[in-house]
Amino acid sequence: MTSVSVRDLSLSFGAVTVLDKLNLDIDHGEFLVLLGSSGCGKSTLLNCIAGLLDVTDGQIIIHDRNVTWEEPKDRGIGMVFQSYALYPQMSVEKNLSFGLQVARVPQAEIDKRVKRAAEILQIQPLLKRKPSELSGGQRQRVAIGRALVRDVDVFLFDEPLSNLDAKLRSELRVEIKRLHQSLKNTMIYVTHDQIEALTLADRIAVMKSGVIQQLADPMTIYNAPENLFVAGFIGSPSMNFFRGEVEAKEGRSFVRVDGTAFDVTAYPASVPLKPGQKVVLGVRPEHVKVDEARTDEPAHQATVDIEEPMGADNLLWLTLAGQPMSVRIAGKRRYPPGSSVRLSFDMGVASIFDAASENRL
Ligand SMILES: Nc1ncnc2c1ncn2[C@@H]1O[C@H](COP(=O)(O)OP(=O)(O)OP(=O)(O)O)[C@@H](O)[C@H]1O
Repeated sequence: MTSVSVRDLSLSFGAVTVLDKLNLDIDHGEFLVLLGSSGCGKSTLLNCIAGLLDVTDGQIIIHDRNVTWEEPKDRGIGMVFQSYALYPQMSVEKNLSFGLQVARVPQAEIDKRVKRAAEILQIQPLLKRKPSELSGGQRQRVAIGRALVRDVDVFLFDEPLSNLDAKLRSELRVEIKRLHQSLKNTMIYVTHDQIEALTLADRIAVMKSGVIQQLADPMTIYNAPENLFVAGFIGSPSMNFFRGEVEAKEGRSFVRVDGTAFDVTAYPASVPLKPGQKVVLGVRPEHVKVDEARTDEPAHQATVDIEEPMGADNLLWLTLAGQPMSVRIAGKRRYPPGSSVRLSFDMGVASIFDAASENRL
């Protein structure tokens, strides 16, 4: 069942069109992440759904109700911002209950909801404190609590973890996931952080210049990016790209890059690769094997430029076919700079894009 439906949504600021006939359906109970770099329009889309921005054209439907021109408070949504937006002079308890008091919810019901939200978010000991007496993570918990007490079906999050340090960010990320698993309401979450997107989302909408580039579950986005932009945006370090030309020889297919021919016969292309076609071969760092190729397997000789041991993983930076690339191997396998290695590629899980259209083949 659809919870939120965005239909042909357009929004312009003066002469600048940020969203142009955008369509998006979000299922009931789904955790949808809007992911993209700064300025791609993800906050603008969220603010349109929230009712904080007037749309230029199109419709926002929430639970089968056209709310395009309704006030934010009447849309049945709760919103959590990056900046917390707490009332500094009020206690945590008052911050949680204030909106309900304004909406004339009976006091007994308010007490019940505040108690429940405080329990879920484990902020009971903080209820009497002022926001200035809280850490960033605690403030964001209160901000989430304020959305929670509204008892709404749809939560909107705008980069809620961006102001927190890395450790708190990962802790609160798990809590938001736990919250979604227990409440099962619809969540729409804006971020530019791919780890948040991959770990939290049921589906990710990757945006660029106001256009959704791919809408799919995290593993599909990671393993089968629809175009070069999505492939380069997701993954750290980035997917390795080799620009070259398709060649066919003795029943096998190759991508030739300068003097190097990559055997891509195992690549499961949706349409046959055409000899002479200009393509971009993409291989994730963990899909390259080091010194593991059988003697009959195609392999490439390279020299390690830089080694970045990261504990569980070891990241090697090398040069192949005249360009830098990264390879991720197990942390315990060490290759100091200058080491000579034999690289073999797992082409069954590679990506090949048409160089002109930049779409996946
Ligand atoms: N009030 C405004 N007037 C004019 N242009 C605006 C206004 N608000 C946003 N924009 C422009 O709209 C585009 C999308 O902005 P938006 O805030 O949605 O991006 P974003 O993807 O959320 O980026 P960020 O992560 O930096 O917040 C940007 O190019 C921005 O400059």
